[in-house]
Amino acid sequence: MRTCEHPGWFPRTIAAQQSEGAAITTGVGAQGDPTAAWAFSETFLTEDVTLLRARERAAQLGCASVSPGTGALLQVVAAALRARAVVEIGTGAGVASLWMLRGMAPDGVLTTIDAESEHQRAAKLAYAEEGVPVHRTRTIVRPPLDVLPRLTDGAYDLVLVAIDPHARAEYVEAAVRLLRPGGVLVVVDALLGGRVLDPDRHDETTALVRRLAHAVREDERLVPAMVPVGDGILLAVRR
Ligand SMILES: C[S@@+](CC[C@H](N)C(=O)[O-])C[C@H]1O[C@@H](n2cnc3c(N)ncnc32)[C@H](O)[C@@H]1O
Repeated sequence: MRTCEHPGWFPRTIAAQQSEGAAITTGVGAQGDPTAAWAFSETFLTEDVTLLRARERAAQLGCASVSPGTGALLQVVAAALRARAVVEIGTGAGVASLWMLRGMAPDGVLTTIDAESEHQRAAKLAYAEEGVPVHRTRTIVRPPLDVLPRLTDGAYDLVLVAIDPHARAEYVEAAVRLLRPGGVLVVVDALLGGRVLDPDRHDETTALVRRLAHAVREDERLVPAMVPVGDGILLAVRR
């Protein structure tokens, strides 16, 4: 089974998250020493039962999900774009999907790709519990690099890269091709929960993630920013 290792965000139980609610001064499960600002951003919006159930299914599958703060940001980006066409690379159990669907235009379609059929089944359950009409999601159980070349260039408002770091550079290149001008690329886990900032970390994964951040920053087709929410989000607008 593929796992998806966001090192910093640990899914909590529904009860734990609800009882924490908007407790803004406590850590919220991240490794290291999260600041109060970071903690506040993670609890600014409280997840409802549908999201929390999806998050629990992800945990049962051993699959990471975006943090609540990351989800909230994805929802905002989708809403700001009035997104009608979104691609998610790495479906997991559908937590990020739900956040994006909530922000997207009511007739917007999410194309979400994951090689694990068990994860896709969990995500479909989440969409059903949310009451998402079936025509609003296109779930594809294939390796993303088989699927992405078949999607239409310049046709997407938002592309989320939420998959293991090793092939991310290729996914990002595909995303840039798929995005319309003004469309937004989001890469989650872009700071590896803080490892990217640690000058003593020289392992291959950390080096790859650093190189990708560099490449996005230098890419003249993109307007980039790094946002310290969740495990770090690399955001970029397609010029
Ligand atoms: C971090 S999870 C996605 C989480 C989801 N975006 C969310 O926040 O709710 C990463 C997903 O990518 C999938 N995955 C990892 N490596 C993959 C690969 N090489 N090909 C296809 N899917 C892969 C895993 O099966 C897993 O479901």
